Amino acid sequence: MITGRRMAAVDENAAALGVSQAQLMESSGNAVARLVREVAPSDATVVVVAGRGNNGGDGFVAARFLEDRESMGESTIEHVETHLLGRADRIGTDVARRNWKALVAADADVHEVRDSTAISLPEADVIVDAMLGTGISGALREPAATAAAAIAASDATVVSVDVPSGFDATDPDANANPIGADYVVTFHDTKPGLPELDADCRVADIGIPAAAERFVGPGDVGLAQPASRTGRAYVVGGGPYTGAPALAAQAALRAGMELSFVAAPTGVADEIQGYAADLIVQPYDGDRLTPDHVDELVETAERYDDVVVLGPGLGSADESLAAARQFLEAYTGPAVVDAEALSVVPELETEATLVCTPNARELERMGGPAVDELRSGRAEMEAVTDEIEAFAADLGHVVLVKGVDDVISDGERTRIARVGVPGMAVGGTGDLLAGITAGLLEHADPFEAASAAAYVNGRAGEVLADRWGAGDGLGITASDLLTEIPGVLWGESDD
Ligand SMILES: NC(=O)C1=CN([C@@H]2O[C@H](COP(=O)(O)OP(=O)(O)OC[C@H]3O[C@@H](n4cnc5c(N)ncnc54)[C@H](O)[C@@H]3O)[C@@H](O)[C@H]2O)[C@H](O)CC1
Ligand SMILES: [K+]
Repeated sequence: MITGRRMAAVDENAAALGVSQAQLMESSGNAVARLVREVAPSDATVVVVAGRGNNGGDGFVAARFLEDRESMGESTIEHVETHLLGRADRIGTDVARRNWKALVAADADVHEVRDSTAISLPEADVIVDAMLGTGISGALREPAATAAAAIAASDATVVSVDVPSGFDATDPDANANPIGADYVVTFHDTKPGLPELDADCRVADIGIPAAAERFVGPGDVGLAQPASRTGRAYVVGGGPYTGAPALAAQAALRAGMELSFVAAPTGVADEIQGYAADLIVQPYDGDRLTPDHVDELVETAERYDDVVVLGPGLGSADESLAAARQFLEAYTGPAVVDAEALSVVPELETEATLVCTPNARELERMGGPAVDELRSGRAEMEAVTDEIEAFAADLGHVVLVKGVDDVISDGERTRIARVGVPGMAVGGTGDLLAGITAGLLEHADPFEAASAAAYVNGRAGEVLADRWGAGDGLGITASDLLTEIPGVLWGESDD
């Protein structure tokens, strides 16, 4: 089962892996044509009703496969015609447009429907409904609404492409079958709500590699990408160390947050502020976090709906860890937990939504599996990711394990971020990751935020090493990566 929203992301990941939209569309259209041949009566007339998006593009490909195959001795299709709802010059995607042009060039029977009142369906035995797929937003608008009513009223066998037009594969309240589909050829995996329809639904494999789902890619970034500059990061860290909270707080700004606060002991507040004018440092008494500070910190975080980053540079003094525990027991909002603070998460009673970002050593200290070297392609990787998934399920929080490759799991879904350069093993990159995760957590689901953050962080290293001609990036530092974050986050995905 996959939602329409996630499907679009997987599609984009597939393209990044070298399997183009055009290749997928070819498979989709072919699968539709096969089903039409299977269900069409002898000497059938097939009418393809297509929209201006990629769902329509699948319809054009299907029409091409159904055209004129008598010579192959397999066809019972007498006639195929394609009706495009709208003007050809308004087709919305390049790949759909190319397939339209290919139909025109092949002298296929094609029509542009410019006025919804002009929609009339000729005598059709089979109607291919390629008006709208996963790209729908809201209720059906004209001319699709009139066309849907006409299709529903016809006696023809209706074959819907991907989903019945009008069905919303992301919104469970809108998964109706207004078009009266008899058959649905859905792609890659079934969509929520399809099995409940009174229609024969078939899943067609269109050649999307499993890696497009397993590995985080640009499509996942599109899902988690902030659409506006809002949110406050609240980094509770610093004391024995000062660079870590400053890096995390700056990374949150680079990931779209409007303001970034650091709550830190007075003794180090000026030093942290000195690293970056963009931060707002809020000092508390003493030289490290203690339980005395917790009430006020929680109150601030709750009052301003902050996204908390707990841990960077906090150190491992007993009273700081006790304070971290008390903080998480009282806090009810979203938080990224990193570094020493991770050790308090197991057996914690909390209403907070946590993303835990351990490295291998911290994971083991949390009671998690020994992961040795996280690197996709290693024989052990499958078993290790299963163990991480089981650990996340047990913990009840999202876990992002940092390694050569990162593994992200919420106990049910598990993905691998296979990005980054060896030079990123330098200190501070984990603090960046915590800050990016916080930035994305403001808007996105925690698992999706953590997955995308791991990818963005690693990609930032790749982009920088590449631009500098620095090979494996052995000389880059975490500070260098900060300015690469926006380009990766907003510049490399389709959305
Ligand atoms: N990986 C895959 O599953 C593949 C899917 N393919 C097909 O592509 C569609 C999704 O295509 P997309 O271009 O994103 O969107 P649609 O064609 O579904 O719709 C866009 C189109 O519709 C207009 N529109 C949006 N909402 C409405 C509305 N409420 N009423 C009327 N019109 C609306 C919008 O303006 C656009 O013009 C997927 O379903 C598959 O069929 C690929 O071909 C193969 C890979
Ligand atoms: K459709």
